[in-house]
Amino acid sequence: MEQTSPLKPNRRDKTEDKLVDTESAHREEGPQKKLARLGESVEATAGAGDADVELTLNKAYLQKNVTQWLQSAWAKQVPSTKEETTGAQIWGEPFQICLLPDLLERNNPPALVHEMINKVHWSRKQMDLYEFYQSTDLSNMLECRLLANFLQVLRKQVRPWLEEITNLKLDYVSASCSMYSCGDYLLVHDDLLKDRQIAFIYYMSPWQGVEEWNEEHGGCLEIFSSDDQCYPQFPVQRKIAPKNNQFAFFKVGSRSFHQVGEVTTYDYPRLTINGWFHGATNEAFAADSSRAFPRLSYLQPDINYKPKLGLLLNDVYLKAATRRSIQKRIEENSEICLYEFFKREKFELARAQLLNDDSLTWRRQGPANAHNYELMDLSSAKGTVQELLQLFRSNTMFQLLRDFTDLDLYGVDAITPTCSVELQRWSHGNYTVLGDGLVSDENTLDLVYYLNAAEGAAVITYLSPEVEQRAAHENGLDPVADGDLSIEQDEQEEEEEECHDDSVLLTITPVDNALNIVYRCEGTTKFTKYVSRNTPLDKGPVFVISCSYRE
Ligand SMILES: O=C(O)CCC(=O)C(=O)O
Ligand SMILES: [Fe+2]
Repeated sequence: MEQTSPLKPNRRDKTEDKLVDTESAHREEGPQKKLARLGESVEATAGAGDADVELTLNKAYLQKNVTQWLQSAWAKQVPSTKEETTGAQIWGEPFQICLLPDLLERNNPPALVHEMINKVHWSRKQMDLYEFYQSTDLSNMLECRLLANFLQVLRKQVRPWLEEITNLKLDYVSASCSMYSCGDYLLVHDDLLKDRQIAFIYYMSPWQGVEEWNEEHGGCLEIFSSDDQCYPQFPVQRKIAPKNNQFAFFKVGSRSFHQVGEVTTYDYPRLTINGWFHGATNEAFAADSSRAFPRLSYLQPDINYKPKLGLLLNDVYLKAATRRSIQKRIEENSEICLYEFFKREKFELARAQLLNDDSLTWRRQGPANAHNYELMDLSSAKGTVQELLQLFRSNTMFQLLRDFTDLDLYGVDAITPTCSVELQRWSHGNYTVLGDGLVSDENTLDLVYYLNAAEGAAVITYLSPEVEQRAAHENGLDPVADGDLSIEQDEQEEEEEECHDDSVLLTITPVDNALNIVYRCEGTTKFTKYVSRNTPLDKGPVFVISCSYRE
């Protein structure tokens, strides 16, 4: 097939628009409206509206013996230890993290939250890795007196104090406010970026009776352990629930994998001030950039299995005229969706089997920073499910796809045609993120076939190559650095928005018994969006047969 242009954006839907239009959609209404009620409740708290509230560090932390205790405990790297006067805690596993309850003097959080609700301009952050609201860097918030004050506390008091405790040289701090509403999350990442040395999070939840969050609220900081190659592993090792006025910090490194679990309460937003203390360029940073995700394995076509297409496919797709028009359409658009691809009864049998047959075996697919969904062990397949999977691997399928696309997948010109076939099971909390494993290093023909489809679950987005550039400053979600650097960052952010704008090539919307065919050029990447608990899955999980073919 003569085709050099990458996919064209020809099917735009709601999800895609949301992804592209990260800022504008939320600017008008913003979360402020919803928050007004909560704003009033904190205003009523003593001192919240008070013009002369001054933020101060809890004096207990500045006592010499407490600082020394923390310093020696941090150096020892013991599994767990607690300082009795302040309640400060250090966990050693799976990586060192320190929790400091009551960081500021008593009445500070309500006043801060009041300012966050009433004055901060929030922009919606939406990508493969996250969905939440973020502010600009605190150094750009001159109109927010208390947040500016908080930044001064971080710069003047916390920074030198953390230098003493951690024995690291910390040159400057960057910080912004984050707000997660119901359904928001931040998936597994390590925070590794250039000169970040210490990551910190300051939690605010000044709501009466909900100062500390529980399981039902979601939104925990979740910590992962990692294997010998520094890939984060399921299950989550430790959960740290948001707690009012608590400060958490950890050293950024090649094993500092963490995430923010999805917020599941509609009642309160998850509010934090978070960021990094920066110093020397992190040694692990260079190593990290060469750490690739595992790749799919490709197999040769199965020449022994000879399925009868007439028994499986909708008759319309067997006709020569249909094949010709499919080929024309793929040449023009690089993609097509073939509705009612299999005979309805075959589809129904396969779906029922996938939902009810307990003898099919599934395993979770990691590493956690790349993907989280279940894969069927193909050797456990039987009946109609097996029939469909064998079809996708068969030489007959390669021939059909040659007819659909004119690619050299079959016949004398097909030198080394190969394919990979997966059967995936998608439930709440599942995702894939952008990364090496899903960037094609050659032109590829992708097939995506849904069973038990549900709106908004297992939605696949294809992006053009330039989006990969985001990795440098995005993994970081770097809102900005300190002082002068903030101007440069603003420019960067604008570029990013522009880049997102034309980087979405295609969004595949799940439809039962529809076969999506996508021809993607080298460098094109894709991800399957996180399935939030707000997505109804009443009929059970969504199944996806995902295949890739190469000439
Ligand atoms: O809010 C948290 O608990 C963690 C936030 C985080 O990991 C980040 O923003 O990089
Ligand atoms: Fe982080």
